[in-house]
Amino acid sequence: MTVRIGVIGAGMIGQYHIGRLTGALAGAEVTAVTDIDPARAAEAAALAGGAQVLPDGPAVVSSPAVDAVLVTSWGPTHAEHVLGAIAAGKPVFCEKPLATTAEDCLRIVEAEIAHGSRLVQVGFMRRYDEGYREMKRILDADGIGEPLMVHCAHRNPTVPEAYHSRMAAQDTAVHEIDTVRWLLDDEITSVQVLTPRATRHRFPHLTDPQIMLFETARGVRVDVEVFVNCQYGYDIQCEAVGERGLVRLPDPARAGVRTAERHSTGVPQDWKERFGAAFDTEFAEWVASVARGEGATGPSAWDGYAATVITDAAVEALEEGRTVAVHLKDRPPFSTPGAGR
Ligand SMILES: NC(=O)c1ccc[n+]([C@@H]2O[C@H](COP(=O)([O-])OP(=O)(O)OC[C@H]3O[C@@H](n4cnc5c(N)ncnc54)[C@H](O)[C@@H]3O)[C@@H](O)[C@H]2O)c1
Ligand SMILES: O[C@H]1[C@H](O)[C@@H](O)[C@H](O)[C@@H](O)[C@H]1O
Repeated sequence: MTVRIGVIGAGMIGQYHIGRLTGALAGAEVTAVTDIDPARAAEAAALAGGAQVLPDGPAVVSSPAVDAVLVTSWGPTHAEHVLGAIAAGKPVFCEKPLATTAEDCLRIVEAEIAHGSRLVQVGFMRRYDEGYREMKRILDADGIGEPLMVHCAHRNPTVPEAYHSRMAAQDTAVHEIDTVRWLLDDEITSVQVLTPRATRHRFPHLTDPQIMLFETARGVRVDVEVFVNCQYGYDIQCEAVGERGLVRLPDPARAGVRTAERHSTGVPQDWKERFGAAFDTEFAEWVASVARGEGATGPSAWDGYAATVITDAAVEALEEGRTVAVHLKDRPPFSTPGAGR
């Protein structure tokens, strides 16, 4: 079966995903697109090899030529499109964030429960990265004993002026928040944010770097350095330390160069380069689950809700300069855990 996909939001990542759904990936076809910017919609339709351009999100969701929906519009619009897809009983892949408020995330969780089976998947692509998956297998197999600490770094070379201090949690550390919950199969219960001396290579309104300190229900301590103007590259580090050893995320494989008395390897320069293969796997698995009639098997609406509540707590911790407790509702029974658990 070829899964016919309708895309809402044909900007940067929308077109990036249309490229993989139309090109390398078997079993999928992009049949409809919409964007509030007609030029982008037309561009994306051409990229998809002649998809239909529809006037808006509801038209995509209700189109008889669409089996499943991909939401890649701006974050604040995600909830309405995801809720629309659930109401139509169609599987929906939503780029992070699931929604920008905890209330909207809960409305989605509840709508999916009322539907009776999983339809929603959230785009936390790191769960599909081979290095993180290897870490997860080792942790699940008790390879390092009980985890005690996790050290993470999330570095971007630079960010545009529009990037503001809250985005360090909402846009950037949100990946570590999801990954750590998944890796440890544990829940984050509090967060504190420290602000070291600021880099001179930033726009003045931005607090950069930030160090986020999380605690989990089982008492694991997680530190995340978010440094989005590090200059030298896109660098993602993660190391879990347990009672008997540690497991560390491998750097992407790169040729080592030895010359002029130096040994060097390249550093990726952006997230597309670093996580391109993870995105491919993420979409291959999503399309396969939709084709099997399973709706979704990856990061769930509940994971999207948890991530939003925790990023809100991190923003509060930054702005109020104190440790903030994370209060999640009780987890509903059917929203099964995400990929690899
Ligand atoms: N997983 C990741 O690592 C990752 C990376 C980048 C972006 N994202 C997420 O993807 C989403 C899109 O980001 P982007 O960088 O592509 O942004 P973008 O601004 O390049 O594209 C968003 C597009 O959505 C369109 N749009 C906005 N509201 C719409 C609506 N209601 N209906 C139809 N079209 C609408 C805009 O016109 C724009 O073309 C964001 O939520 C972002 O957080 C995820
Ligand atoms: O939206 C992007 C994306 O999610 C990247 O993976 C992250 O490294 C950036 O900090 C963020 O701005």
